[in-house]
Amino acid sequence: MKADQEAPPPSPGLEDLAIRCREVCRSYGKLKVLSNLNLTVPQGHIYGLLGPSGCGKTTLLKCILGTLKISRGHISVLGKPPAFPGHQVPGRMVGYMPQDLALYNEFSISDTLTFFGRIHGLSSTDTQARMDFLVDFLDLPHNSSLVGKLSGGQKRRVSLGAALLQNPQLLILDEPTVGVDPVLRAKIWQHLVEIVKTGKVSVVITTHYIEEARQANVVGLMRNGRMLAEGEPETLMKQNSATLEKAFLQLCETSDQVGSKHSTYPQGGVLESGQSLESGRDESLPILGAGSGPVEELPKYSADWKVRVRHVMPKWRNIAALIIKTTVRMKRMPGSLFFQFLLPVMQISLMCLCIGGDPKGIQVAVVNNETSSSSFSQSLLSFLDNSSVQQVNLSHAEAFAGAYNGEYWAVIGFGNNFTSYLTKRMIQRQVSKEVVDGGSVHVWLDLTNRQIALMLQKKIKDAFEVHQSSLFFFEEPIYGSMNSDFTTFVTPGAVLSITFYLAVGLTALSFVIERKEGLMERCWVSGVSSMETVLAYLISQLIIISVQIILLLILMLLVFKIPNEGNLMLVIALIVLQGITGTSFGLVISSAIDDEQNATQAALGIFYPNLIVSGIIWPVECIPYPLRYISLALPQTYASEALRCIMYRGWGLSRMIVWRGFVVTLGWNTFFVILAIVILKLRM
Ligand SMILES: Nc1ncnc2c1ncn2[C@@H]1O[C@H](COP(=O)(O)OP(=O)(O)OP(=O)(O)O)[C@@H](O)[C@H]1O
Repeated sequence: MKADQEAPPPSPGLEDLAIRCREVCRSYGKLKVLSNLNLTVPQGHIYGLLGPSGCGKTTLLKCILGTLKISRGHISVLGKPPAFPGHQVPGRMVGYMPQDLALYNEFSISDTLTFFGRIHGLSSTDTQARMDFLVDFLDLPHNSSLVGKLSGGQKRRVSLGAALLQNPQLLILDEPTVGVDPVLRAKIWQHLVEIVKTGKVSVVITTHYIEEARQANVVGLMRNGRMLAEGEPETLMKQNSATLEKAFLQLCETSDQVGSKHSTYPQGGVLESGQSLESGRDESLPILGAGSGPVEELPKYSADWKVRVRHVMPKWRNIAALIIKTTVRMKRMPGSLFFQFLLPVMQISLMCLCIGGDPKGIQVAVVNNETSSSSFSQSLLSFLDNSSVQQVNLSHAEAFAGAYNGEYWAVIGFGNNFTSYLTKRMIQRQVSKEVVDGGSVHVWLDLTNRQIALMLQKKIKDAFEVHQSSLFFFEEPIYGSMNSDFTTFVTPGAVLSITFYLAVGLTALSFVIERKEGLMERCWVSGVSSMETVLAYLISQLIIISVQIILLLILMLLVFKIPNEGNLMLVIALIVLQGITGTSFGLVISSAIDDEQNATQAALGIFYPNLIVSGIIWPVECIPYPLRYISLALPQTYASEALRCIMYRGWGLSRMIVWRGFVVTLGWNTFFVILAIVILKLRM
């Protein structure tokens, strides 16, 4: 007997329905997963959603919960569309057990339930009472046991406990009985049957154990994104077979026959929407069951502006719950925390030790043809800095052979009349070319290493100037010190980039993992918004970054004696802001990218170009023009300059260079935070 020949049962009013889906469509790219799907869950019923793997059950549940947007159709859950302002779906009214475990492994059972209790606004007494009941009912180990150390079945039971915690009006359970022993499975079903008896709780449950769904009040059989049949299990079995499984198989066959007729339908005779293949049957209607009923007028939903504003505003309760969660997790992972605190300290130590210092023990060959020990050449050579330059006296041939073999970085040569010619050059105004040549120090450099060559040039000139009073007298510097080296230049920028990129990497990685493991989705379903997630993350990172910076500054200022002439609070504020900007950027990457490998690649891919172009290792003034404009727009260029001016010139916020560094950092931070929230919202 065909369903469309039967008079449809009277359609229940919207207030009597827990869920109503009409003509729901949803695709992933080109893959159409839900196609004109109708589903009706009356209040106080258990709805068993059955169907083969990949038919779209989880997708449908996510659409019902509002974590996935539908492309067409209409869904109402407990009287309003999901995610409607002021409606607690997602939120406290719905308990969701996802297919993946979606539990924090570092949490104990008690931490897990307390966390969800906080988000749902339960008092600690209520949470404790529910916890005691659930631990006993679900036969869980002691509530101090760590989730990560539980067996697969125990973890699923904890996950179910988290869904049941706040006594929600609607329970959505995606395969809760997988890996659960038959005794406990029966107990879970018995509990579900009991809680729906009150008429105030409704349950949607998916299961692969088709026969257990006989205990449901209504069963929906899905296939290929469509509802094949919907009705009481007995009705479905009576009309088809003795078991629900056989009934399902038979319905699949019927559907295949209809489908094959559809595929052989003449090309010219395309079916109008809602027209049957042979007998006028509407494809969106189930083969059996109530279906959508007569065309209903959709109610108009509107919310007061105050409710809308309240809906958008972040709730401190949720932010606090998320921060406590991060703190508990960090406490349980001391190794990772230690690494996070120590890594910047190690990086800056290595940088101060290895970058910017003068080369030491550089061997140079000296060919001195003057023999007298009182010659100018001897006294000049005695002024050469011995710690940097090691002199080896050789003959002309040996010196050049050694230099060509790479043993010496330079050859320094003095002619045999060097002293007398040099004296002539100093006394007489005009001298011959021979005198100039003989009275000069001849230096042949290996210029393959520019830093070493530049150092040698400087040391030789310095020795001459010490010996022969210089024409120039360099007064006390206006800013900085005579001893400042490359380390002094590079440190402020390096500190900013280390803080920034550490925050980017760690944020991107942990955020992506939380998303991938379904933890974030579970929090969303519990009523946590994207903005709350981002804000909580930024606040938690602020604590880590502050500790990192205190350690960094102690090391930099006290151990490596990097000078600081400016206000230490300004220095700290700018570095903290850069760390927070890095966190926000990490959030952007992880909101847009789904797996940790791609997120790490993105973070690494941006690291080097940014480091090079931001004027951190080499002055911006050396960057060619079109690139310099890009450099100035980057988050660390003005900030590094500002930090150098605070630390080395002692400037404050009254100087444009300093406040510009803060403004640019804040601007980037705001942009990244907004972008992360928008991407997270769009990708839900
Ligand atoms: N994020 C995604 N991107 C692209 N395709 C997806 C995504 N999630 C699911 N799909 C595809 O959508 C289809 C339906 O998946 P869904 O998880 O809803 O099925 P299901 O009925 O719940 O399966 P199972 O019983 O095995 O959990 C599958 O073909 C799946 O490959």
